[in-house]
Amino acid sequence: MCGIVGIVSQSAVNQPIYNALTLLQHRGQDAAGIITIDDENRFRLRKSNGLVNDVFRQEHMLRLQGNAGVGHVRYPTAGSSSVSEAQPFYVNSPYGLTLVHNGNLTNSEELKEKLFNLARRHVNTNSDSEILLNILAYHLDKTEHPHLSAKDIFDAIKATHRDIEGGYACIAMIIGQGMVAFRDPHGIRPLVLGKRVDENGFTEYMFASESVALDIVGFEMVRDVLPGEAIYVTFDGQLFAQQCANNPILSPCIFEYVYFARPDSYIDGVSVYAARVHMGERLGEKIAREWQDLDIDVVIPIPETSNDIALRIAHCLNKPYRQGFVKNRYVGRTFIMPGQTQRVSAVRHKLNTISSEFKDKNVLLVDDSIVRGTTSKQIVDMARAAGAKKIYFASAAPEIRYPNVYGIDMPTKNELIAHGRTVEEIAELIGVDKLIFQDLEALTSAIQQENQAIKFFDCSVFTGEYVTGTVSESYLNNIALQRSDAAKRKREKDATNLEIHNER
Ligand SMILES: O=P(O)(O)OC[C@H]1O[C@H](OP(=O)(O)OP(=O)(O)O)[C@H](O)[C@@H]1O
Ligand SMILES: NC(=O)CC[C@H](N)C(=O)O
Ligand SMILES: [Mg+2]
Repeated sequence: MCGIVGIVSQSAVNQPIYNALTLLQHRGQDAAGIITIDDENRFRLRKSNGLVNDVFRQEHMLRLQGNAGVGHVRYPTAGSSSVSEAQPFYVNSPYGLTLVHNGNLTNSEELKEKLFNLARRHVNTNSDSEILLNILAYHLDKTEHPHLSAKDIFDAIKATHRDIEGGYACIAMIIGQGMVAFRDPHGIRPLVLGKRVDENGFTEYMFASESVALDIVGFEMVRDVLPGEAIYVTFDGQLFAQQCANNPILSPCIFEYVYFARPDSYIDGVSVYAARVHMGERLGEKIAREWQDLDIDVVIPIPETSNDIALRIAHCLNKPYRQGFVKNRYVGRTFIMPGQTQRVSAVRHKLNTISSEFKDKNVLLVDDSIVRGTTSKQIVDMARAAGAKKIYFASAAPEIRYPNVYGIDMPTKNELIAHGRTVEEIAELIGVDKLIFQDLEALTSAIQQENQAIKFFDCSVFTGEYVTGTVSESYLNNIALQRSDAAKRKREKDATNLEIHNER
């Protein structure tokens, strides 16, 4: 998952974009980038591997001049972690165009060919986002007048929707024209619009993956960008919005609510925090129903995403809630780290037990999800070492058995601990006495409780059904080969920085 942000203002945007990216850091820890347009209509770009804090030093911030800009934090789902594939990307023609993308395209190979055959456009990296940018450029190039109208922009986005498949929330910036944000026809990835009025009465606009970024930078939430919709803001502050897809159907990624988003964000009218509390309520009810005879002494969350869920479960079961694990605040999220070796060692560095909370107790450990089982296996060992008698485990998401192709790096079913296994087999593998998963219907209704208007979700990781309807078995086999942990290890070794000039 990546985080994206864009601001059109009358004053410098470097610091607000930087601040917003730090708020979106939980969506991508591999690389970060900002591009602005200075007062001579030149792009100013800084991107590199690392956390926001590490990528932008004072000299970079000083160079990122201008009143409009976009930013990105990356969690790769295509290509490698190489800095050459960090975002934003830009192309010189037409106009000077730059783009940031959250999501993943599922027809990149065909698009790459199309770009060459129809437009002699060369894509230099293995990033699907660079392809997306070139498709948009190709369609914008068809307009004949030097100044783009809102209609020209929307026509180009319509044509882009027709070409590309997959999940995408994007913000593009066109030199001399404006900024346009758009979301795929299913609204798989989130994107919100915010505004604020400056001291001269000028309305400034901001787009971001999550509303939390607006809050902190001082913009007020206006609304979500709708699935299939494009919102165009000119650099003199006029806003235009239009539906650009033929059959938009809101079907957001359910995993945003389970794990990805921050609890203080609102996505498609849903408070992520409230949705997680409802998940806890439903799972608590299931535990009370199905595990009547269990002797649970204490409920313990596996920090940090499951904290709100576990608290609610404890309340439902009328059992004490205890923070039995202490999180090292200097270690990031482990699930979105690029390799398994790194993920395994990070869990141990990240969490440590308070042994008095485990000693001689029957503990119910709660997590939002079990994906590869990296976290749960180690946590269970730690709980046993701290003296727990019996260990029960509850997951607020159902069994994750299928790959994700829309922006979460879960490309191979064989790396998923629940793939092809029963609950009992998973329990044995992670070493718990008993294991329980949320039912899918309970999970969807927990989210819908906050917004009944959402009728569908992308639940492909649980069901193997992909909302775009375009994901073939051969595509899945192909990404399994290209993006398995073993393949990635090899590629990362060979990953070359194609932008030597940008090394420092
Ligand atoms: O089964 P796994 O492959 O280990 O994946 C699932 C775990 O990874 C995530 O935690 P993460 O450490 O990324 O972030 P958090 O601190 O927000 O919970 C998630 O919350 C689970 O704890
Ligand atoms: N997680 C994402 O949104 C990834 C965006 C894009 N596919 C990349 O790999 O850079
Ligand atoms: Mg976690």
